[in-house]
Amino acid sequence: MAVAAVQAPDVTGTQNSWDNDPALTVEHLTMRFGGLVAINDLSFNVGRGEITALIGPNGAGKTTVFNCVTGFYKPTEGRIAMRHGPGQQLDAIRQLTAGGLKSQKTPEGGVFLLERMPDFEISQKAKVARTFQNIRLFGGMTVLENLLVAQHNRLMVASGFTLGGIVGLPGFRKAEQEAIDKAVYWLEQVRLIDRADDPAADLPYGDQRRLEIARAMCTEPLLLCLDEPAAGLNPRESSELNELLQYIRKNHETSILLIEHDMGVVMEISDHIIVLDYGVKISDGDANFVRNDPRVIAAYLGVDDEEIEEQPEIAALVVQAIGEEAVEEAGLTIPKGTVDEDGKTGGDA
Ligand SMILES: Nc1ncnc2c1ncn2[C@@H]1O[C@H](COP(=O)(O)OP(=O)(O)OP(=O)(O)O)[C@@H](O)[C@H]1O
Repeated sequence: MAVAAVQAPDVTGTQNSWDNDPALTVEHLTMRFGGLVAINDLSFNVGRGEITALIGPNGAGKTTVFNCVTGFYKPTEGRIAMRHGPGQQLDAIRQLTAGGLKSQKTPEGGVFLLERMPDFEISQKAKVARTFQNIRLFGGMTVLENLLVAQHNRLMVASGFTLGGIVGLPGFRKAEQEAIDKAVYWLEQVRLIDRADDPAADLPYGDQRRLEIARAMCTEPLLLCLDEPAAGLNPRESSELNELLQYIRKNHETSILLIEHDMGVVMEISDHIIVLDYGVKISDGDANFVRNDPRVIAAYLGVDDEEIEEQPEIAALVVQAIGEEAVEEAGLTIPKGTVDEDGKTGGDA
């Protein structure tokens, strides 16, 4: 699929931290599957060191965005720029775009155009890690082994691709000890150190979810993409997840991009929320802005103009939920006389 070039944005001087110092910039992203437009001209930023949530009703296109960012899909159009180091680094991104290149070191760190990179380079070089909606641990391996496997690449390099490992060179032994130390550190953070020697499949569901995050963190990502990490968790497990993500934000250089349906989790921990509906961005701001945005409320109620016209009781629900003024702002047309002052449907509507 052809990937159209896009101009670098000029968003310096905005008041949002995610615009001034983005770890990731998605610009004019479009993904088509045959005639279906799953993502349509989507642009947003993920702030450095922040938790950014991507939300929206089922089928809105959230997982497709993740698949484009992590290299599972090649976008039809658009640019996805990952930055190691602070600031916009616009010159470097312009040079890469113009030169048809994938990545470039910069005095600040480096920039990477993910839409041009294969998935293994996105994880190894651009330092983007992800978890999936359905858990993908190695169930037959122990909890500790799952975290060591995640560090396999670094250990392979340290072993000189096998030989050094077999003869036990000091460099390999040091790298091996560091890998174990890192695994133990993350097992402590996710409170699974007591289960280190148990098969991963034996863990309760919520523990497996946290182990997946620990495994991703063992690769030292600068961007961690989590696809519905709270799915299937009970309230206690959800709260442990919140704590873990907040711990990562506070103590590590990892920016987090999160798809989540659990609005309790999203509103409590997100610095920045982007809302998609039918592949289009309908809202973008902090939790307070998004939760009061009439377009978001309307999207979550799952209504459009046609339904409102055909089913006046839906109109009443929307007006009750967000008020008439907000309905107008959302661009929804409520037929006059459909709703009385109490938000009830009129008999002659
Ligand atoms: N590989 C594919 N081939 C064809 N259509 C696809 C493919 N992947 C996704 N789609 C379609 O793209 C649209 C967006 O799907 P996507 O899974 O990204 O939504 P989502 O917001 O993640 O939904 P959910 O919250 O239910 O997981 C849907 O209409 C889906 O059927």
